[in-house]
Amino acid sequence: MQTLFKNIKELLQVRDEPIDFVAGKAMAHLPTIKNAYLLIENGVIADFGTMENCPEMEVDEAIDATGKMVLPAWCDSHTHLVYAGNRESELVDKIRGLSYQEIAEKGGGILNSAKMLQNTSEDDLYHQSKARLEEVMALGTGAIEIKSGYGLTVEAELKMLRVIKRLKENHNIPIKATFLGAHAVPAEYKNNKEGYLKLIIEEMLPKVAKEHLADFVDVFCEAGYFSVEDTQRILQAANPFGLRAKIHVNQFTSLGGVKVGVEHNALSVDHLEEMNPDDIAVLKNTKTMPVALPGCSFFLDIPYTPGRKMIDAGLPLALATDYNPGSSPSGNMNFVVSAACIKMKITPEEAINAATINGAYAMGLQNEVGSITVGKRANLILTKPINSYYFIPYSFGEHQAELVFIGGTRI
Ligand SMILES: N=CN[C@@H](CCC(=O)O)C(=O)O
Ligand SMILES: [Zn+2]
Repeated sequence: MQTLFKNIKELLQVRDEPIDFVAGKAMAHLPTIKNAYLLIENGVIADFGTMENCPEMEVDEAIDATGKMVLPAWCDSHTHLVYAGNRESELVDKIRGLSYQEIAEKGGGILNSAKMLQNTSEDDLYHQSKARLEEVMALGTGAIEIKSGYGLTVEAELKMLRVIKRLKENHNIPIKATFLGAHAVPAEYKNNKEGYLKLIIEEMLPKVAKEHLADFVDVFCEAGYFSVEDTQRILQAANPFGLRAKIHVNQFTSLGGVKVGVEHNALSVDHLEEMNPDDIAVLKNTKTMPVALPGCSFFLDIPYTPGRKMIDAGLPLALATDYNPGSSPSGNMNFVVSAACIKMKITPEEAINAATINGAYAMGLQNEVGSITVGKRANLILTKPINSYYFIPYSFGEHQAELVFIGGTRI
């Protein structure tokens, strides 16, 4: 099967050679080709270039992209989209001034989602999650990470991870699964966190690994949740199972979790709303990707990750949605890209790099997606007619995807 896009106004994020990620000043450069063609063969990018060099060939499908742009589909490296029900009742509490922590203390929060999920069948959970996944794919997401962490019992954590596995089996989009047993201490362990840590380390992790249900391990390293020491223990315990870390750190407090992540060669450290100079310094010249989640800052009305400062300090940055029922009930990467530009003061070029190639790296998928490179999956957005790619972040609350292609097939 061959598809040829012709007369593309601008083909974005063109990388002749595969790269891992872009950092610092390089983030300001978004390589593009104007008046371009792009050839897809059997779901993979086969060729691209300027229209002058467009091959004359018979193809199964030719798409005239006059006035439109093509870019890699968004790479959303941090979501919790497998969850049961919603928590819209917390919205009014939030509007009335209750903080995330206060809502959790009065019976809302992660433990509330865990209760709902424990009482939801695997099948029902699958169907709720499938609908969310398909919705974000239609908005342009072409690779995604999904966490467990609303189970908090051995069985319910496994249920979540099996749902993620089933989503993978039934969708052609790359999905990475992350085990987040250490998302909150369940009520039964309120006075026995040590007991819950043991459950995670001695029961959950070996079972998750035995069933090959996770690619990564995560911990919510935060005051009132899991300490830096707890995080260290869990990352160490996950290491022999080959589960690399992607951790929640510095959402409300800078506790030292960034350093622990870097010391454990975490693939990413995520949130980072509260960053002190040491947190920035420790990330320099490492293989750990900092991930900002502007949807969470918007929804909880908390500070935005200091993305501008981090890029100016030479760091890379990835953007993700954090799609979850408590702190970011939206999986819309288009909004995330806009919010990052407006609130974090990063440029459209930086934001698009952060939401494509750097997001791919934050899932270990940089060789498969995230750029227009021969051999990568044809997971693409064809925009509506637009004047410049600035229109993508500019038109916040909208999306510019006319068509989305996953593995070369329009969805
Ligand atoms: N902060 C921890 N976990 C999620 C929120 C979970 C929830 O509130 O349900 C997050 O990344 O923001
Ligand atoms: Zn999260």
